Amino acid sequence: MGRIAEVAVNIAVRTIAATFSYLIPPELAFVGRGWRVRVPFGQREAEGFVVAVKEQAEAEGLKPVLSVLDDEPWFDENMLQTAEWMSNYYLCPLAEALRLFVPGKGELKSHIAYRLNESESKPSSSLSCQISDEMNQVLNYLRAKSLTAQHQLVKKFGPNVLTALRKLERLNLVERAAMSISKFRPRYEQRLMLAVNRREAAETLDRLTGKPAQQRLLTVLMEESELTPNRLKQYRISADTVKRLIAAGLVRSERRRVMRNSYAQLCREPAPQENRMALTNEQRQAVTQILAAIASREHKSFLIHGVTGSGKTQVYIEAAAAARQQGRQVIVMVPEIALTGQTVSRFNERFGEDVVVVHSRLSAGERHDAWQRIRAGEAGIVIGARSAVFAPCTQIGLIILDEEHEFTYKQEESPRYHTREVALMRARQAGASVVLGSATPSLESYYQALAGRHVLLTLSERVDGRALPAVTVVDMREELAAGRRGVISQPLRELLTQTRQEGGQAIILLNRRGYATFVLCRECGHVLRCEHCDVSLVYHATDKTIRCHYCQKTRQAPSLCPACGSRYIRYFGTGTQKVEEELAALFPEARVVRMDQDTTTGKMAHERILSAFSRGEYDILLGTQMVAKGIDIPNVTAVGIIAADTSLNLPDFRAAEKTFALITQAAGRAGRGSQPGHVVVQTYNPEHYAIKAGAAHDYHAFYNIEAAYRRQLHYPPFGGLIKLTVHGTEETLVCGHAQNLADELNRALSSIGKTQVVGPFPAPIAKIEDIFRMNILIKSNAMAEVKETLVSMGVASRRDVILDIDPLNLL
Ligand SMILES: Nc1ncnc2c1ncn2[C@@H]1O[C@H](COP(=O)(O)OP(=O)(O)OP(=O)(O)O)[C@@H](O)[C@H]1O
Ligand SMILES: [Zn+2]
Ligand SMILES: [Zn+2]
Repeated sequence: MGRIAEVAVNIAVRTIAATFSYLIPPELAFVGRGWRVRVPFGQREAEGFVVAVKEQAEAEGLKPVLSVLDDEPWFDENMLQTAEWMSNYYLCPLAEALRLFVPGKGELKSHIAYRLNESESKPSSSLSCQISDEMNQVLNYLRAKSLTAQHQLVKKFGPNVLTALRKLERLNLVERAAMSISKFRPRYEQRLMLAVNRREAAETLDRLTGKPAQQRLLTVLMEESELTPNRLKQYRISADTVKRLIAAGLVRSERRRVMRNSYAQLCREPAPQENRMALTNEQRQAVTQILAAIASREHKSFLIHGVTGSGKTQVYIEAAAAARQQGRQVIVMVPEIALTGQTVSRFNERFGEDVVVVHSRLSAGERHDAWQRIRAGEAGIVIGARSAVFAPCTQIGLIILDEEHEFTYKQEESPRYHTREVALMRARQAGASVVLGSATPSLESYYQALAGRHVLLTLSERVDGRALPAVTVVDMREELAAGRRGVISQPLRELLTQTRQEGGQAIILLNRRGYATFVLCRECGHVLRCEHCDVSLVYHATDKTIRCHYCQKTRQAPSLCPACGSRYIRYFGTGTQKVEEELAALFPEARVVRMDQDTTTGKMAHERILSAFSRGEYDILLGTQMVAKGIDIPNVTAVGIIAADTSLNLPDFRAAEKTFALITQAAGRAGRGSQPGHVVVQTYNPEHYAIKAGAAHDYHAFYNIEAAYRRQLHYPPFGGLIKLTVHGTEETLVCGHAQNLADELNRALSSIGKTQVVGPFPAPIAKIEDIFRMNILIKSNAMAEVKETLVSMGVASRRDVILDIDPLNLL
């Protein structure tokens, strides 16, 4: 009889449900479901997550669990069940899903290490003649050091040591062992405090006359109870003084674990009650319903459809406050931390230190501390992008998804989950509420709301009765017919002139997707393309380089055409640079700031640009998609959208939805203050329903047309979708495999519900970094059965097939 732990080992595996059995030794008898453990794995040691414990008669030959990584289980039932659901739903390995709930990629870094083989006695004389000098040195070193990592031996003896080690291993003189090191190093700080009680300290003070520094230290400690060493200077106390008092038994020093909180400086005291704004009627109605759900402690989900500037954030804040009052934790999801500084600071203003922000730029240590604070319940409100949905909260009461339509909520590498679905599942299991919010809800969420699966809450008006901006649609074909070839149309030019006269600010959005940024030879028509990826190269005027935006390879722009040698090679700068030049020519005195991939590479670059713009240091903010999002600047009265329709041409059934959301969101940045807003939309497709509905702020018109198309073609939300990408380095092999797979799928799935296999066809970007890609789509109304079949066919664990369940992009 033995107690056996079923462990999901935190290493890269493709097999979905794979767990491994380990014996639980008596000293770890307390280990159960949810513990993080260290286990032997092959030649190494690895981190593992215990998902089950059972009694088993047959325990012969099982390796033991080595140790535990925490002093209590890391995962609670809610986290475990959410991960199990993800593994089933997205067909990803369980360990891969569980890993999302732990800070960093994992706690342990495993090394190969060596030690003396103690069971062998002294080398016999026959052996010793086989031992070289170098081998002897290694043996002596290991005798002194015991277990030593291989890389340390290499550092000490040079790379030849590997041969010596191999020989020693063959002679049974050393043995190979795994050595694992916890990657995380906690930070400690020293604290000084009294070692005696205050009365005794006070009595001692008199005896220390003539030793003013010692008196000072005692006095400070009597007043403040604790002192960090870096404050000693302030009181002119030397390290010697401290030593003396410690030796005298009057002061002691303690090492204390310090938590890193990089946003601490941003956190302010919560705003006083009287400064809070009165809610509008619609806001109050929304809040009332959400509060009732939170109070009931039963899972319920809400979709707030609130026009731009209707004050959704205030609703989130009131809901969060209610959950906190119950002592429950709140997760607030934002599409991108860098672009949502304003949301973060509003939560900080209200909740102060209770807020912890998680984002990808946290250092490993900061992230670790953040997650420890959350786990320990020291932080009640977690704000972050995708990964925040996995915050190890043990008391979840509410999950909020702001801008729920954003595509960034879908993880584009394995596991390819959608944050919204994970949030809904996690909340359901925790009896928590979910609030989704957007001015342009995703088709999926709105459909679910109409079907009664989310409660629909509508904020139909902007706060303070402000009007939505007036939108002018400009047909660029007419501009051309009128002989105007510039990027900036006549109406946009007039709007900018007027805005400048009135002292307002403007935002100009260039919809860059598909925009001409390539390099073309005017002599032979040759276009420079990346040799490794099937895309054209992009010219960057700032440093005169050409760059592949997929593999990031960069080189100097050639001055001669590589195809025909002509000098007439023409560079189209990245779209925004071109617009910038035109703005400079039209409005030489305007202060323009550009925000795009080129200008936002540095840390905090977004925040810097946005806050400078909101302080009025610039007149015009020009940029790509990122200027359309969530910005709330009262002085912005004009918005120009250039090339509004380029995203309509993407080979993707969601192109119209993307375009509609982009126009509505960008237009929504105008007129949020006391002055009304004006918007110019430039397009070659003024009749397209996405453009017309976007210009009219008419979500329902858009939804109705779009939903009808999707229903007809069985696209989501009216049917399930799976994308399979077959990839490899040999084009012909990839094609062959893809065709075979499609044939197999057709045979296996034909009898399941209404299921259709489409393809294979080359992915719209058929090659990335020399890897060829072919796509197959499965449309079905019986997804659960389709997935079961994919698992039993072994497709889910194939290394050359990427499975994307509910894909958001078909590229
Ligand atoms: N009840 C209220 N009274 C006065 N002002 C309010 C009220 N609620 C919100 N506001 C203000 O209205 C502005 C817009 O609010 P918020 O940014 O939350 O809108 P939103 O609905 O998230 O818009 P978007 O979807 O465009 O980002 C903010 O400046 C906010 O401070
Ligand atoms: Zn040429
Ligand atoms: Zn490339």
